[in-house]
Parts: sequence; structure tokens; C-alpha cells
Amino acid sequence: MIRLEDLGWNDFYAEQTPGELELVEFCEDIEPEDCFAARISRHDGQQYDVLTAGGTSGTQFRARLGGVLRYRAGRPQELPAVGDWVVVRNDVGALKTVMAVFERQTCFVRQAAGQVIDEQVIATNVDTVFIVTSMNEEFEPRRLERYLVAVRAAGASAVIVLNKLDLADDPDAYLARAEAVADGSPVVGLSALDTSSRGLDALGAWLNHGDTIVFVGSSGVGKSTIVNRLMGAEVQETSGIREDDARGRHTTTARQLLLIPNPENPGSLGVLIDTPGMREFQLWAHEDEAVEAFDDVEALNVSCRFRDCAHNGEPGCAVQEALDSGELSAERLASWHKLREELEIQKARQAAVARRANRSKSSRSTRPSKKRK
Ligand SMILES: Nc1nc2c(ncn2[C@@H]2O[C@H](COP(=O)(O)OP(=O)(O)OP(=O)(O)O)[C@@H](O)[C@H]2O)c(=O)[nH]1
Ligand SMILES: [Zn+2]
Repeated sequence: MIRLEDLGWNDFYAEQTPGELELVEFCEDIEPEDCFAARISRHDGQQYDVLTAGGTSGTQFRARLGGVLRYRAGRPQELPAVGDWVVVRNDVGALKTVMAVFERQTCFVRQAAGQVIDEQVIATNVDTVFIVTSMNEEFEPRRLERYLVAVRAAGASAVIVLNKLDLADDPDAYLARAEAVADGSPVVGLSALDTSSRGLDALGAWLNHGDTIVFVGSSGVGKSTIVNRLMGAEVQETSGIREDDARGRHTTTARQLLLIPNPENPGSLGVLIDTPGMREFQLWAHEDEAVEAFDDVEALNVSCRFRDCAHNGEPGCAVQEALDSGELSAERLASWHKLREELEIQKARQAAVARRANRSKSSRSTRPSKKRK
């Protein structure tokens, strides 16, 4: 029988009375006994799947957003996301109502590049992020550093997983290079294809009961293979299998929050979050995103006479020429300037977060941990 604690519930949430709930009780005359706590396991369009206690893998309901919550959320970031603990009203019928969101312990946001920069919440209340890379050409310490910064910014801890150990002539060299940038985060080498105990068991050390984990990393490094092996079943979409049926509808409604057994201790369960957003986490290299979103402006950029042209009236400016010819609109150029500016701010903010994380690391390790036994 699954309990809330198995799904990641702990004192941090138990001690909260979400503010919205007080308001809801007040204006909608709700009794707390009409509500239950649940975790958002999936979000699609206007509706959510929520997971709560009961059964062998939790009890799942469909739910919609309550009106008060919808109108009270000032910013989209305040709306529930996968991983959130929420208060659900036990409405009669299949569709329940999400009344309030518990304060988040950790939060992954993505800066969505576009006309306006906005933060998008990808997943919340994640304890440990397994940053997966492989012992081959894909290995890139700079990328690891970027992941580590983002994991710290989210408030989670990182474990670096060097997969495909079977392919490496000198695994220790990879481990050493990863450790050089790991900044104290554990580094573990393994082969997801290795069926002996030297394989995935190594991950068990960071899969405490009730912990919420995610796997991130570039395409092809072996995330699905690792997850499938841990689950002991093919739960992930494997590449090549289409989700759409002939009518173009999704035939699989894969859950984005799964209970995952610990390979070292089968009685112990972790909670795995696997949203498409977390999968594309590598796009957090904001610089790359900007270049992609504004590839037309960036292409002109390289044609300017001066390499460091700011496109503000410099002679020989290809951007100015494109403006004059009508090839580029003034609005688009203004958005590009704005984006560049915000990227600078973002970079400075990330650096500050990284510095702060470094400084507080020693104090963090001595603080009593919140829910370990
Ligand atoms: N040699 C070797 N191959 C592996 C290992 N782990 C995974 N692979 C192979 O690498 C390929 C990609 O693995 P996936 O698990 O699909 O990679 P992924 O990270 O989930 O990729 P995306 O779903 O695109 O994000 C598959 O052919 C796996 O069989 C390993 O430890 N050693
Ligand atoms: Zn220019």
C-alpha cells in the first residue's frame, strides 16, 4: 500500500498551510476533510493527473485547476507543475479540483527564449539530478559544468553518471576529468548494459526512499536504458517507436512521475520524474537558445565590418543594411537587443547562484538532513 511518504511527502509539506487554501476555505466554504494531498504526475493542456496514496503504485485521478488558484496565480510559474504537492478537492465524479499548491522545496525553471523572456517551470521538488554523460566523444566537461550550475540554481543535488564504461579504454581518465569539474558532486562510472552487479547498483546509494530523482543529459547517453533497467521493464519510449496512431492521437499516455525501485534495496522506492522538458534540459545553454531563436540576426551579425559590431549605427553594419532594405524589421532587432541584454543579466545571475552555492556548501553538509532516516 503506497503512502504519501512513498511519493515524497515529508515534514516540509506537512507543516504548511498553503495560503490559497485558507482563502478557498473562506470563500468556497470548503472543509479540510473534503480535500486530500496529492502530487502532480502529469500536465497536459488544461488538466492534470494527480497521484495520491493507495494501491500498489498510488492512486491516480484527473484534476482541473480550481478557479481561485487560477485567478490568484499572478505568474504562470505559480501554477502547478509536475512534481508539485497540491491540495485536491475530492469532487464527486472522475474529475477532481486542484485547490492550492504547497511551497516548493526545489524548482527547475527554463528561460524560454522568444519575444519576451519568460520562466517556465519544468519540474519541482526534485532531490537528486543524475547528470548522465558517456565515456566517449560525447563527454564534454564544459557541458557538465552548465548542468551543475542549473542543478544548483534549482536547489537540488547532482550526481554525475558516466555511462558506457564498457566502451572506454581508460575509464579512470574520464572519471578524473569529471571529478575535476564536479565541484564536490559524486561521480559514478557504470555501464547500463552490464548485467552484473557492477552496473546500476552504484546508483542505489543516491536513491533514498521517497527521494525524487531525474535523469538529464544529451540524447543517446543512455538515460532510457538506465531507467528501463531500474524499472525492470520497458517504461520509456524507445527511439523509433511512434506515439501517434493513424488518427494522429497519442496512444500512450506515459506517466511523467513513476515509482522506481532501488537496485540495492528492492523494498525501497524513489520517485522518478521524466517530463519532456527535463529531457530537453540541455537547451538551458541560454546562449545557444538565443542563437537558435534569432538565427537570422545572428547570420547578419557575422557580415558586419567590425567583429564586435553592436548594430547601433556603426559603419559597414550588415544589420543596419538589412533594416534599410526591409529584410529585417526594427521590432525583431529590438527583441534581439533585449534578449542579448537579458542573457547578460541571466549569466551574471547564474554566476552569483554558483558562487552562493559554493559558499554555502560547507554549511549545508553539516545541517541535519530533512528526512533521511
Ligand atoms: N555500449 C553501451 N551502450 C549503451 C549503454 N547504455 C546505453 N547504450 C546504448 O546507447 C543507445 C542510446 O541509449 P538511450 O537509453 O536510448 O539514450 P537516451 O539518453 O535515453 O537518449 P534520448 O532518449 O534520445 O534522450 C542505445 O543504443 C543503448 O543501447 C552502455 O552502458 N554501453
Ligand atoms: Zn552590425
